[in-house]
Amino acid sequence: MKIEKTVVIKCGGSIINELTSEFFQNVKQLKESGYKVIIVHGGGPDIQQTLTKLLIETEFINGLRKTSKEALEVVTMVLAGKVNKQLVTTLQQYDLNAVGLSGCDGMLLETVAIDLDTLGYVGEVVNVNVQLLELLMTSEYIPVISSIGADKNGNGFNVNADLAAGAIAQAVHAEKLMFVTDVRGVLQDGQLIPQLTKREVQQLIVDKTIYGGMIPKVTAAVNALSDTLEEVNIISGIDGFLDQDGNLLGTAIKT
Ligand SMILES: Nc1ncnc2c1ncn2[C@@H]1O[C@H](COP(=O)(O)OP(=O)(O)O)[C@@H](O)[C@H]1O
Ligand SMILES: CC(=O)N[C@@H](CCC(=O)OP(=O)(O)O)C(=O)O
Repeated sequence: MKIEKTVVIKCGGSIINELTSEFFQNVKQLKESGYKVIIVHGGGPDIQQTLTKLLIETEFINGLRKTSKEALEVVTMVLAGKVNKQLVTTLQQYDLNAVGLSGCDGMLLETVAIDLDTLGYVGEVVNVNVQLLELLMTSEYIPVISSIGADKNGNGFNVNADLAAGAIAQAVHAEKLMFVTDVRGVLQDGQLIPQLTKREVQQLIVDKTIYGGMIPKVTAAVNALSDTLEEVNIISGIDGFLDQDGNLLGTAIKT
């Protein structure tokens, strides 16, 4: 039976160089059970390493990297080059057909500046070229998307990968959206919280249980919830993300 539903998997930079074979086997399992798969990736630590080598300083404002023209060149080089190609070749090693794309290709992620004065070339996605993704997925390819975008005036933008994944999941009416990261899910005092509502997420941000890089993840999760996307999952890239019955591990965020 062909399910033909779409799952968006966001791989965080925190874990992208350490994804285990369990992770790739689980992706294969989803594909074989009839899901169309889209992978979106970040690469924060890799970007930071290259910026540091090149002596380019950046700062984070509300979890977003303020991005000068010079920094944008590095972000583009690292995300659309190194990280994207590494992930594509690894997927192919596991017999998963993958095509690497950046948000600039085919105007996949049309983006506008959030606030040029405060954040520089940091963008938010205003349109997703769903047709291009469908074209690849109907031919059984997994699109692997790096989180940079473009506007129609020839400007490129740095897009937070969690927010890019959320926008893509909304645009394709995904049935599943998973944030793969370096922790088992949302933790409180070291314990995994298996389920969270929108309201509980807000409370955990206020009391600072959720902080830093987890904030854009849960924000993108809450914003992406819809009639077709009833839960969003935050999971680890280390142990695989499906249990023996094919259920998702980690934290499930629901309305
Ligand atoms: N309540 C929380 N539970 C788990 N991790 C949290 C929480 N609050 C903040 N974090 C931090 O969020 C990090 C994941 O975000 P980030 O480093 O941006 O990952 P990625 O590169 O995968 O997007 C964790 O490693 C942890 O340090
Ligand atoms: C605007 C902004 O902050 N962009 C991010 C893009 C990469 C990213 O989001 O990577 P992770 O998934 O590893 O966090 C950055 O420059 O680090």
